Amino acid sequence: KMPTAKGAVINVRDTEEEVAKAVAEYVAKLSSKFAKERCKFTVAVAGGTLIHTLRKLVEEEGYRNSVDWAKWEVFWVDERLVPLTDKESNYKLAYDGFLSKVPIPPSNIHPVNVTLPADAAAEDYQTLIKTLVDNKTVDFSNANGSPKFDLMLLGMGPDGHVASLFPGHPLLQEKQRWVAAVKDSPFPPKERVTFTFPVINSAANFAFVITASDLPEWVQDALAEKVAKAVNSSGGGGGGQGQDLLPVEMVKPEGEMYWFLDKSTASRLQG
Ligand SMILES: O=C1O[C@H](COP(=O)(O)O)[C@@H](O)[C@H](O)[C@H]1O
Repeated sequence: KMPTAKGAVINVRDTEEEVAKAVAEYVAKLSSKFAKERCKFTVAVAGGTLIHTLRKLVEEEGYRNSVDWAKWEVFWVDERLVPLTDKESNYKLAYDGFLSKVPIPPSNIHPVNVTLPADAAAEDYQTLIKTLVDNKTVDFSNANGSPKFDLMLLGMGPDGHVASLFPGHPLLQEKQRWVAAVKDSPFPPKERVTFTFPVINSAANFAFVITASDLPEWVQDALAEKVAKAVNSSGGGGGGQGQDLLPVEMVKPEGEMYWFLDKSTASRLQG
């Protein structure tokens, strides 16, 4: 484990399998801490490769039986505006790979209402989160009044995008809204709903999970280049200073930040 310039911790494992084990251990520890302290564990997840890497939590009996799943409240950092049954849906990915295999009460699982048009879906999700902040299910940041999720788990695209916040997009500068619609995603599907930086950067615990060993060389190189930029960046985060920063460089959570990387990514960082 190495600390970075931003005070984050880089956790490197030899293989994707080992990363998956390390992530499971990290999530289980936080689950137990927050279940004790808050009687809740609010987790916001992205889609993508991250979900496959979460599999050890449900595959290994030790975790499946010991984690207090009833305390979990699950949210999406971003969602694609497709039916929840569509293979492009981040909800479906998480449900099939993870949520359907553990006893989280269905009422604690909070998908985006994808039957609404994009702007209305974003507003609806923000209203839901506001209700859950008001009833203390979701904590809030004293610094800016944004919701403060106990844990956020994200991946990163090879262009440096995080959640559905893409390089150069005006939403990178959003300061007021917690949830916003994206109608021009450079990757399909075009329409999405995403948390904004005020929420992402209020997380109590934040982890990037990036495993690239099975991906083409150029993707591995692109991912490593963006990770290096982000871990070496000494600031400019805080949700939007600096017009030319990549989204991944703008992640600067209030709480602890971890990078879980496999060796194929980490070995490229030194070069
Ligand atoms: O489009 C998206 O991409 C990112 C990154 O995905 P990955 O497969 O490259 O890890 C993902 O975090 C986000 O949730 C998703 O909507």
